[in-house]
Amino acid sequence: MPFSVREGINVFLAGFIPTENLRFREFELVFNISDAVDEFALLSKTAHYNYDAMCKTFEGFKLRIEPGTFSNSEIIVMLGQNGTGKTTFIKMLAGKLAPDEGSKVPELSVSYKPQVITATFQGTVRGLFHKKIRESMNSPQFQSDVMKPLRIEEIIDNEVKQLSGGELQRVAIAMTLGKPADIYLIDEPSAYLDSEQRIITARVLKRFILNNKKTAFIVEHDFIMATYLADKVVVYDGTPSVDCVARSPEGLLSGMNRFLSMLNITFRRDPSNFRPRINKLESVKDREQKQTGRYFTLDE
Ligand SMILES: Nc1ncnc2c1ncn2[C@@H]1O[C@H](COP(=O)(O)OP(=O)(O)OP(=O)(O)O)[C@@H](O)[C@H]1O
Repeated sequence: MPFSVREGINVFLAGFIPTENLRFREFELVFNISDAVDEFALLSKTAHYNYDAMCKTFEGFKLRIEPGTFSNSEIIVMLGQNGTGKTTFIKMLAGKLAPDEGSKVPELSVSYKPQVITATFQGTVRGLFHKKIRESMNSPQFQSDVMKPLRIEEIIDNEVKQLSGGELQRVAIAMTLGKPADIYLIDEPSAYLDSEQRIITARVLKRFILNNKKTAFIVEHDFIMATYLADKVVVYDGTPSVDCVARSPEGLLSGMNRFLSMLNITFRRDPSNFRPRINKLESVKDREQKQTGRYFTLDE
């Protein structure tokens, strides 16, 4: 039977329909942020990197990047509206786009998953992995941390060219993580994935980066996934498609507050599963939170 929107979403996340006493998933999907953070990883930020201010000018569009620092065991999420230059910045870090003269991209060993994935490989997923990430395929840790949760086994003998959008995305993510690098640049990992796969993928990315003491820059439009993943955020502001600035990486709370205040949106957390929920514009909570500058909260 239909539920109200709030109830329906919570029932879906709980994996259990109380009115029918029916469980349809063995585990609950929760958004408890602290759950994801491995305390040991927090103690092991040993590598520190920085980049200088950079600029990129296209005909009709200018992106200015403020200088920034980041370290290992850290995920930096790019937050900005369409056309603010998130992909442009990622491509510059990946060495695929040169900055304007006078600015310099740091030399980093990177593995890059583009936003748009094209399947050109002739053969099966197994063949592709064998060719590109053979060593990771032989690692039990990689198998249990990445391949198993992404359910690659189910599609390993399928032709790459015939994969669905979501299957191709899972293969691309596994391939990107399977390539040894210090910095992982991942453009829109949640595109084409259903909500359950998104949560699983977010967990895979978080665990991989923390356990292997790597760094990731991730472009993500799914707000729940972005808040789950981010240790830091880079906020983009300015006029989309014309003139934008990528701010220096900052903490999740202050970055989310800055981003949401630009959009005039406040969030609260659902008490049953910590799901971030948008407050109705001008509601009591919305007005209260705006008055105190709390557009986003980590409280659980
Ligand atoms: N090669 C290019 N030549 C000219 N303009 C470009 C080029 N690549 C990107 N742009 C322009 O730069 C701007 C920023 O594009 P970019 O793809 O970085 O945005 P984005 O923030 O990743 O957007 P989205 O959220 O829609 O993916 C856009 O206005 C785009 O048209």
